[in-house]
Amino acid sequence: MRLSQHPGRFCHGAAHLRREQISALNRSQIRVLTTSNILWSVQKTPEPSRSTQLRTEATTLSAKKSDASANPKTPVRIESNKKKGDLLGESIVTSKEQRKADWAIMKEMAKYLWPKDDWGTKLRVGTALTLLVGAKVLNVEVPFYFKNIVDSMNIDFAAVGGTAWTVAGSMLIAYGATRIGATLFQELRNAVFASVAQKAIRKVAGNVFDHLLRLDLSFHLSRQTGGLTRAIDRGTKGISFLLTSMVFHVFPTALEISMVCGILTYQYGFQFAAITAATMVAYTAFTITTTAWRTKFRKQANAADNKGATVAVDSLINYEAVKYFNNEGYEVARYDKALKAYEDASIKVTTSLAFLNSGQNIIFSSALASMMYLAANGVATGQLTVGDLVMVNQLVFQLSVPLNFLGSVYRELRQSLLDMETLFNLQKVNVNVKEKPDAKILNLSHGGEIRFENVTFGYHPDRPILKNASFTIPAGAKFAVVGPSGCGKSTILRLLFRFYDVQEGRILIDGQDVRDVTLESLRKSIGVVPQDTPLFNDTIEHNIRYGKIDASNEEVQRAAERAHVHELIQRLPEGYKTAVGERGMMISGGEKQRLAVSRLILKDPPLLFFDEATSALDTYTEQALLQNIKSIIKEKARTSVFIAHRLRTIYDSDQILVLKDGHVVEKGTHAELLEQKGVYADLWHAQELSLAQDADLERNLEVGELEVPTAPTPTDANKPLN
Ligand SMILES: Nc1ncnc2c1ncn2[C@@H]1O[C@H](COP(=O)(O)OP(=O)(O)OP(=O)(O)O)[C@@H](O)[C@H]1O
Ligand SMILES: N[C@@H](CCC(=O)N[C@@H](CS)C(=O)NCC(=O)O)C(=O)O
Repeated sequence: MRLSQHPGRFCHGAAHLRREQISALNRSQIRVLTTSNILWSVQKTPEPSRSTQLRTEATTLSAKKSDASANPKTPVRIESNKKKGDLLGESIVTSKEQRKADWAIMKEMAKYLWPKDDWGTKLRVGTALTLLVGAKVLNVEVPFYFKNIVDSMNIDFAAVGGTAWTVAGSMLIAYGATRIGATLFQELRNAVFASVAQKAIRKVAGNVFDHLLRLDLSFHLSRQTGGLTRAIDRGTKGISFLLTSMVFHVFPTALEISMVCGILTYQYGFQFAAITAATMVAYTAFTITTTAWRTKFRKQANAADNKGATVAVDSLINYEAVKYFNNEGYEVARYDKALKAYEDASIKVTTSLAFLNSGQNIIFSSALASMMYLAANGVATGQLTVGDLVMVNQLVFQLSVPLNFLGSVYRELRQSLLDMETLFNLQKVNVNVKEKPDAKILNLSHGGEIRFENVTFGYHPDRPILKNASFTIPAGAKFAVVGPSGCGKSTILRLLFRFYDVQEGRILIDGQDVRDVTLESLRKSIGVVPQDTPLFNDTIEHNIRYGKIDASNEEVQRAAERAHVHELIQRLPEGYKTAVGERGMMISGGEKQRLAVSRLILKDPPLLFFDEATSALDTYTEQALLQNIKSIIKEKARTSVFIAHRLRTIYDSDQILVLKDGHVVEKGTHAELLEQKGVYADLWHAQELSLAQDADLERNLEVGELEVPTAPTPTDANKPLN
């Protein structure tokens, strides 16, 4: 009765599936997606940024894992499973271990249901439990009134006279009032409990999110963000399901069964209760084993559904490729293969459901019939009335409603526990870069001298990036780091910012080891304009203000002016309120870099890092912005480090460091380095030469001296590609 009115409470599989399919197809933004009704609206994702590419490269394992997790019924286990050697998220854990993990989660949840000093929550839980018991007590009373009504009707109205009202009026009222009371109690319980469940969800999700933000960069680079948010999403839904199914289904049903057994024993003797108890045991055992067996068919159906969706979306995204190679038939066959797998699995789902329902019904109806037989015998021998027969029937029959969903509840509960385990495991991931308990606030009394002493570091132990590197960046100096791509220039910044800790040696700022100071004070002191500017999907104003959350509008505008972006912003139709799009996709690379500089100006930190901060700008804007940056640096005598490929942007630095293969190979001023005729001098001459050639080329094109390459001859075009 109750559950059939709210089947959605336990039957959210379909919604689950759709969400997972969409996440599984992260490459494209799919607006609407189902396999059976194909309503696609696919939008190609623009080129991934450098950091996204890095992320993707570094996550082969986790990508596989999240593909597997695209199947909503497949567990995604973050750390622990890797150790157990599962690549696809299916863990190889014994049932004993699993039970232990499940208990651990239940215990963790109990903390949220009965929080130590939160009397408000305790009161709510207490009230909900009282209402739960009250609703069930009322519910089992209904058959009593029914019995009394039937018994009082068992008179010869023609002989005795009277109406139904005079004979059973009060019982009829009591019957109706009890039913209404049971429903009211039940709904009140739902209302009272809602805030407990929602509070728990908010707390857990908040804690996990906070923890995620504290985790190391290395953790984030090796996980797919989509996978993480999905883990939070599914985990919190799991909490909601676990709490509500426990409070709304498992406990009340268990309570009702015990009450029914008690009443039957008390009223009619042990036999009735024994049959009820034995039936419940058989029914539960049958349901759990059958559900465990048939869950694999649902998994297969979900996997096939995902596969079908992936194939279809891939074909539609690559529509042009399909046409170029006339492969429509091939694509349809691929899609049909997935549909066939879905069809097979779905048939198994339905037939096994029929088996489950039949079995449950046979067990239940046999028990009900046996009890009816006992009661009818009682009536025949005069020990029981017809009302008793009706009461036994109704008492037991009422149990069939919640029991009919036992399998589904069991299946969803298992899934919720797995999802929650993933969520709670996220909270257990350790932070590698930790703050010492006695960490002090970074003191920049010497103007911000940065010293790397014999630093050795590699992202992987077997591939060192910096090898015994030593150098000093004097306080207030304009310092540049140059070197071939991948030699570890940006790594210097990441180590200083303590995204990673060095493996050997130490890094000092004004004589203090970065590992001895608080992370907050360290990171507050360093300002970065990174290679790839991370922008939020919000307005330009919000993105600039991110450098100083409480900055006034004037401050934001002044920062934009100094970063040479104010005029440009003003020309936009919505000015500072213009949205930048996801990852800043709606503005150009150069604009992004200038927003990053504005942000840095607002943050106004003592140590500045520019990691190819102007690489996306044209020469004129770059020069203008660099002039401005230089004046800011000079004004406050800031220590500043420029990482650059274009040597023309840094040749006037106080000191230039040349890195190669993880070693410091040269250092000095531009003039000194040119004199040394080493790596820097080679690089400088090469760049100058290339600039000169470019200038020549432009000039020649202008005067029309160069031949424009001609189109290939037909013979060339007919040559085979290999
Ligand atoms: N998180 C990471 N995990 C593993 N390897 C990494 C990671 N980040 C960078 N690397 C590798 O470390 C090396 C140095 O990287 P870094 O970003 O410091 O180079 P760079 O000198 O700044 O290069 P570029 O001039 O191209 O920006 C590169 O080979 C890079 O592939
Ligand atoms: N009696 C069964 C089925 C109950 C039922 O109908 N469940 C709904 C979901 S709440 C359903 O659609 N089940 C489909 C299925 O289990 O495949 C059980 O105990 O699980």
